[in-house]
Amino acid sequence: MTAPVAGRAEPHHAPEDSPLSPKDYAAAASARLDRSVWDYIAGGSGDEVTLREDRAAYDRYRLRPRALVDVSHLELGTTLLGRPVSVPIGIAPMAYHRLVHADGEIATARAAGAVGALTITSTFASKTIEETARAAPGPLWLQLYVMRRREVTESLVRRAEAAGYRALVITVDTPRMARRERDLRNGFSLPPYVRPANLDISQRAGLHEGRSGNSTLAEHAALHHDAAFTWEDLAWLRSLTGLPLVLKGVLTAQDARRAADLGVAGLIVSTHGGRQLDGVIPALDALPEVVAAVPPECEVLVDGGIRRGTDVLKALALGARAVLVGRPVLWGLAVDGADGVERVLATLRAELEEAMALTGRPRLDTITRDLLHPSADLPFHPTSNDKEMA
Ligand SMILES: Cc1cc2nc3c(=O)[nH]c(=O)nc-3n(C[C@H](O)[C@H](O)[C@H](O)COP(=O)(O)O)c2cc1C
Ligand SMILES: CC(C)CC(=O)C(=O)O
Repeated sequence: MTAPVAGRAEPHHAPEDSPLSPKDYAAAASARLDRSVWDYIAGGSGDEVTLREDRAAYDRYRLRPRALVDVSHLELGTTLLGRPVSVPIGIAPMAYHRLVHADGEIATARAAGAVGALTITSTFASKTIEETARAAPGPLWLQLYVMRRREVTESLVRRAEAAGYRALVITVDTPRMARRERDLRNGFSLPPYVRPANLDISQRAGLHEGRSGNSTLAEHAALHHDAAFTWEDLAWLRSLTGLPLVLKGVLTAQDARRAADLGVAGLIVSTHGGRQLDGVIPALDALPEVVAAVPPECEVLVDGGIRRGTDVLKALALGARAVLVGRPVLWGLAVDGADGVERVLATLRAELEEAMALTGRPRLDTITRDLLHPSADLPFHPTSNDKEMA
């Protein structure tokens, strides 16, 4: 275990000795973190309906294993936008990793590199684009919130290009930050040792002064995010860079088709982990219609609620090229720095291998939709839904 970061609360009780699953890491992290930091990470918006349903969507599918298949060799490697990765599991962009560990994004990226997984770094990273790139052998993409001051976004793009990032991920579900009542109740704001390392001083304005009774992060987003950014403005981003663009937060066939028509290279089907519009369709349920709407060269990823190797398998069976994992990464980081993140990712990989072996699917291209049986309480059959929406 690593030493706690400054300002972190003493554990309420001893963490479990050797966490095994992401769930164990959640318990150990919750024992170590300040309540307000835990709530910022764990929480969702509104009544947290989408937060719960993103997870529950996975439990509505049962698996149909095939027997007597040679599963003595399993292949988990694939490519993402033309770059090899060892696993179809990557790290979702999340703000401020230093909230839970002093090494922040450097530890996270290093752990992903050790597993051969993709890392997506947030605009609101608490370590710089450059230092994170130096730590990470694996592929890196940069997530962008488009800022009102376009020159700030442009400078992030230039820095990402120079540091060797391979794609830009534009988050499209956050023209403003949704109300998160846990943060409001806790009066959550960033502790002084956590800063958006990639923004200049003027872009940090508002981060530490709550005025309207909203969380300071939401106030900051209201001040700086460009809520007027539209499809037309994507052309501007396109013209800035040769890096492929990926849109994160697409949940409908209509938006997916429009993005593909504009030459977007990839989509991340996501509810932002239930942190933006509460009550939206769970990401897993939106996945089939998005996959059906775009040509095969547009790569579709999904995130939200993935906690087990069997969840990864289900997402791949519904057409995802890879999945992203959010909160479990921060739980691992909180408990044991880079080692904790590496173990969380390695556990998900081991569970995926086990699931592939036990369902008779030795390669990623053998993970197909016939692997899934919707359980009785599934509200609709996704196969018929995506035909309707496509
Ligand atoms: C603490 C936290 C911070 C996040 N920050 C960002 C962010 O800066 N940019 C972004 O696009 N998504 C952000 N997200 C959303 C994640 O990228 C991802 O969509 C979500 O966490 C996936 O769900 P999961 O946590 O259930 O795996 C954040 C999520 C969490 C939990
Ligand atoms: C600073 C925030 C905009 C980061 C975020 O996307 C989130 O907390 O979900």
